Amino acid sequence: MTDRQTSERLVAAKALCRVETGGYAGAVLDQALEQSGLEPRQRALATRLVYGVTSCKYRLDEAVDRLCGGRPLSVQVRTILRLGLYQLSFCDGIPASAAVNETVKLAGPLRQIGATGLCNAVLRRFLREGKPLYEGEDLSVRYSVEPWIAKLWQKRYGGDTCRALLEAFAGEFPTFVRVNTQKTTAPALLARWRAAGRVPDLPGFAEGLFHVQDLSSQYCALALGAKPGERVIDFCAAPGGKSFTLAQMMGDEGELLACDLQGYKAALIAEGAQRLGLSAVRAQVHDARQPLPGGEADRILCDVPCSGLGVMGKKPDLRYKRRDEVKDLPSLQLDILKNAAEHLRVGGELVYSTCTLNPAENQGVFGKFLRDDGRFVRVPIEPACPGAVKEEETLTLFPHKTGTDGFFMAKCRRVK
Ligand SMILES: C[S@@+](CC[C@H](N)C(=O)[O-])C[C@H]1O[C@@H](n2cnc3c(N)ncnc32)[C@H](O)[C@@H]1O
Repeated sequence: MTDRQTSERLVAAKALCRVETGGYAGAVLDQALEQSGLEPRQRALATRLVYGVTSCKYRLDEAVDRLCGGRPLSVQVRTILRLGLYQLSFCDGIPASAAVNETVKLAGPLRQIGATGLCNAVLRRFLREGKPLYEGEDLSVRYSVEPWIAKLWQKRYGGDTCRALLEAFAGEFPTFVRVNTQKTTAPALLARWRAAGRVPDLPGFAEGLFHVQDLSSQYCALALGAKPGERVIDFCAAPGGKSFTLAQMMGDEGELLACDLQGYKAALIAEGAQRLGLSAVRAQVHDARQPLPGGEADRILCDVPCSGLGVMGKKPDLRYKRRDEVKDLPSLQLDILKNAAEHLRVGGELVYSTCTLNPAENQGVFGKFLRDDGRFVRVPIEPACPGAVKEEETLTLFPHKTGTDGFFMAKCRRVK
């Protein structure tokens, strides 16, 4: 029992150390779990620990540094302490003694045996003091995000919305799936889901009866209003969720060109389309900044690469995105949007979207595009996701209002 408890923590600890040296929590964890031989319940704890610790890293570190008097710590020791404090603060089902003992034991396999005493003393002191993790006014520490993100939201959305957003991103996000209406119906699929499990294990996944897609993305695909027989181009399509929903809206009739810059990502789209039985989807490797041969489209989706601040609830690494990593995105997004729009027929419609909450990448890019090119006019978005904030016909989805990921969508029609 004890060894098993240690081993799921060890998988989590090793994954967290790898994330510190430049991996994404989700990808690193998936790989670690695959090689681990852990049972489903152990995998669930390892997953909770990796996502949980990553989501509140700055808040945990505030306590780690206070309890250690600011002394320098190796990545491994810091990881052990973060893991211990996380369990003591958030895992009600784990007795404090197990949280401390099993976590301190990680020092051996992580080759930090000399730090066993320190880890033990710090975790026990935290327990003894009974002080909660940081609850002060520094939002970057309190909610574990890069300072520029909290400042941006405070400045652009106001203090109340900023705090509500950060609170929402500290909570749980539900997983939504989109039923493949070409193959089944929601009630029929629900009837097959007696017990929840990992998504690939859910009945109907292999048969292509659904794909995982947040409600925000489902509304985005619906916003484009694709119809059977049309020619639709999705310029930034991988892994393919919106293309799949669009193809279903088209009754799998017509042409849905699903492009992405990366070859392996285009392969993912093709694989998904095959699983879902959507023959209208044609995956293609293409740079959305370049002309695409093959004629004009009735509708175009530009779901551009973005800073992803709206999905930090599901991808906790995005909390630590640096400002310099995102500063050039608006110019890339505008290049993609301008080039994509050249492929739209007169009377055709285009949706521009991001999964971020950053006005420069959202209203900023879309507004500049419309100002620079008089052939396009704004169009209202139907159906609007309930709770979405409307501004000059664009929609911003704030998680605390919509219960979805954070998202932005805007629509225009080519009139000349
Ligand atoms: C937000 S994701 C798209 C998500 C997708 N629409 C979906 O619903 O599954 C953005 C995608 O744009 C791709 N991308 C980045 N730069 C690109 C470019 N210059 N041309 C085409 N695709 C690009 C990325 O590889 C990434 O898959």
